[in-house]
Amino acid sequence: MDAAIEVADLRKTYRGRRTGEVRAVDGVSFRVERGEFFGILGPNGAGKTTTLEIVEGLRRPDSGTVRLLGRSPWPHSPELTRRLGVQLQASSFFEFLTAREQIETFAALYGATKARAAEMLDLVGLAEHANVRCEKLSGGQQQRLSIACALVGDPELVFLDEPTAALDPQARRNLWDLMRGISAAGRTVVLTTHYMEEAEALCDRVAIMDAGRIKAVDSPAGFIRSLDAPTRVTVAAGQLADERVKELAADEAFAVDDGTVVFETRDPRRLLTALAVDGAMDGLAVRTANLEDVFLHVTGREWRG
Ligand SMILES: Nc1ncnc2c1ncn2[C@@H]1O[C@H](COP(=O)(O)OP(=O)(O)OP(=O)(O)O)[C@@H](O)[C@H]1O
Repeated sequence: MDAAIEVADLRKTYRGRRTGEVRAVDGVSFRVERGEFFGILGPNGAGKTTTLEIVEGLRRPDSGTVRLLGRSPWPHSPELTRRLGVQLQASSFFEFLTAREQIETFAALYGATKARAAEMLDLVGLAEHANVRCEKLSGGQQQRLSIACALVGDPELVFLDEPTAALDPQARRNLWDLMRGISAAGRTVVLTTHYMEEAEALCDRVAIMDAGRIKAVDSPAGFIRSLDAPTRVTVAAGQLADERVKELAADEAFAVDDGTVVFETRDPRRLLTALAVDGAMDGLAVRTANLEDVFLHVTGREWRG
C-alpha cells in the first residue's frame, strides 16, 4: 500500500520587504506510514506550519514533491480532499455562525450528515454550546470546534497544527485523549507542536525541525535511548555527609550546589538502593533524559519552545 504521506526535498522561501529572504522550509523530506501518529516538533518559526500547509496542499512549495495517499495534492481533487481532515485556524470560522451551523457547513462540504456533525460536537465536549456563535466561544472551545470540523468527514488522514496551543492543562489533556482516540480508530495523524511532552506522550515518531530543516526522525523512546544519557539523581541538602557523597559517587559524576547533591549515574538502581538504606530519600528527585535533551543533542541548541 502507498504511504500516507511521502514528501521529498520541499523548499519554500518567503520574500518580504522588511524581513528579506526567509528560508522557511529548506530541503524537507519524510514519510508517514498509514495509521501512524507522526509529530513535527520544533520551536516557533522552525517552519512547521509552512511544511504542513504545503503537505496539506494549501500552499505551493518552490520545489519538491508531495504525495498524499499515493496522489499529488495538485491539482486539487475533491476525491482526495474528502479523505483529508485539515484543522484550520479558528480565525477562519464564520463568526456569525453558531458552532452547530459551522460544523454542519463543513459536514455538507464533506458529504457527512447532520447527525455526524452533532456527534462530533459531542465528542469534543461542545454539545452544550451548539447554539453559541463562534465569536462568543472561548479560545479553547474554538480550538476544539476546529478539530471537530476536521474530523466530521471521517478522514483517513488528519492534520492538526498546534491544536493544544493556548489551552489550559486540563483542556490540553482532554484533547490528548481525543487525539489518541482518533489514532486508535486507525486514522493517520500528523501533528505539529512545540510542546515536548505532547510529542512524547502522543507520537509514534517525531521529526525534530529547526530553522527550516528536519534534523532527525525517530520514536520518542528511540531518540532517548540513542542519547545514552545518565540518570540524574538530586538529593536534598542535609541528607548526606560529604564523605558519604564521595563514597556513593564512586566513579560517577556529582556536583554540589547549596548543599544539594546531584549525581549522574548509569546505574540508578544501585544508587537509589543505597540512598534508601541511608534514609536519604526526603526531597529526592530522579530525572531521566527527555526530548528536551534530545533537541539539544540534535540541534546543538537549548530548547526555547
Ligand atoms: N506568509 C509569510 N510571509 C513571510 N514570512 C513568513 C510567512 N509565514 C511564515 N513566515 C516565516 O517563515 C518562518 C517559518 O514560519 P512557520 O510559521 O512555518 O514556522 P512554525 O514552526 O510553524 O512557527 P510557529 O510555531 O510560530 O507557527 C518564520 O521565520 C516565519 O516568520
